[in-house]
Amino acid sequence: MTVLVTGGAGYIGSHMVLALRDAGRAVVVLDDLSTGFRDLVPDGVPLVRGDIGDADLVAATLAGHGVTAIVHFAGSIVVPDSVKDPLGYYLNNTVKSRALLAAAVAGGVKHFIFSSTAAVYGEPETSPIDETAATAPISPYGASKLMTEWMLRDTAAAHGLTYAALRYFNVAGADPQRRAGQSFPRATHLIKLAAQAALGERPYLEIFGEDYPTPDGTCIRDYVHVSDLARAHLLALEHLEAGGESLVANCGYGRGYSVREVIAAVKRVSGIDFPVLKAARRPGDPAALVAGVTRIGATLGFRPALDHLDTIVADALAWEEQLRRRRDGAAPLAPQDESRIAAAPAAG
Ligand SMILES: NC(=O)c1ccc[n+]([C@@H]2O[C@H](COP(=O)([O-])OP(=O)(O)OC[C@H]3O[C@@H](n4cnc5c(N)ncnc54)[C@H](O)[C@@H]3O)[C@@H](O)[C@H]2O)c1
Ligand SMILES: O=c1ccn([C@@H]2O[C@H](COP(=O)(O)OP(=O)(O)O[C@H]3O[C@H](CO)[C@@H](O)[C@H](O)[C@H]3O)[C@@H](O)[C@H]2O)c(=O)[nH]1
Repeated sequence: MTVLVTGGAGYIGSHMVLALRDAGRAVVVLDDLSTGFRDLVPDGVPLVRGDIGDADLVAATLAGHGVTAIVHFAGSIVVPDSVKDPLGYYLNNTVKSRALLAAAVAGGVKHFIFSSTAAVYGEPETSPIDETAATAPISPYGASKLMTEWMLRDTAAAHGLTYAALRYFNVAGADPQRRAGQSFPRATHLIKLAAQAALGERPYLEIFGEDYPTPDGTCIRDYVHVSDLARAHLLALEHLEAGGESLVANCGYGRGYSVREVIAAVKRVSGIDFPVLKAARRPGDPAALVAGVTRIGATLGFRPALDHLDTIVADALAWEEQLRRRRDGAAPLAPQDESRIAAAPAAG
């Protein structure tokens, strides 16, 4: 009953490893450490360093650890990079997922959970978007993920494994116990960058476009706390293990915030003002992406526990501070004082 977490040394995967460990599950991580970090894998969890496309290594890992389920996070994630290097993205996200899936079938794995993305919807015509909306990705990244969803659907039908393809909206925040967080120095995500600006690690933050058809002209996104997201995966795993049907489900909160609202939250929670500059639109950014969340609630019984923008921002800020302390050799931050989360004013 061991769970293989691919990409378990990365941002979201490391939170899944913590959620599985906290639930008492046996875990093994497969990660090539291309954007992941060995120290995000907790002590006692085996880390196999290697490529998900390496069939022999995957077969040996599945057999050696008695793997019955795979949670597959490993992949390349930067949308503009996928436009510059589509073949690299199709290789890492699609071709290597195919290899992993083939190894899973050969190794008798029963359940497969896959990190999909809101990018499969492209420029949605409705908001919130539910899972029945047309999939029409506008980037190679989104297409590479949608093709993997299709491979999963067809492989599950042919070989009897069950799967969940979870379409994440904007993942942010960090483990409230300060054990993991977004650690990649060249990360491009708004809340991470704003937290760095608040802590003086970048001189300013840019707003990419203020002329969108939204109330304040900036893009709206549905920010989901990474620890809630990990819990949704655990529920998906339990659902499949209990004999539940395969599913495709959005992961978000069903509520969006604009770039300006996010910046205001980071300034409010940190108590620090920082320079904000106007910049041109970033190519490929839809005006609004908000998840329809009926399905994940109804199918998995998922109920968010950390769905306040200020909570997400507070945890992201604390993780940046934690990274700085590690760099400086200072004592780590204490785990989150939960009363502080409860006391944080709701954003908006
Ligand atoms: N971060 C988001 O907002 C977001 C949104 C939607 C979907 N996703 C998806 O979630 C997954 C995890 O994203 P993340 O934000 O944690 O990114 P991340 O870069 O922190 O994690 C990816 C991990 O996979 C590993 N990896 C990459 N290619 C590999 C390979 N070929 N073999 C073995 N290991 C490999 C990396 O070393 C890294 O540890 C990705 O599949 C991504 O597409 C992320
Ligand atoms: O310095 C910055 C960084 C971002 N933004 C804006 O902030 C919003 C959010 O951007 P970002 O945090 O980079 O996330 P997205 O581009 O929305 O993409 C994330 O969310 C998608 C699903 O919604 C996933 O598919 C992607 O993998 C994931 O990176 C967008 O409008 C950006 O233009 C800025 O204005 N300034």
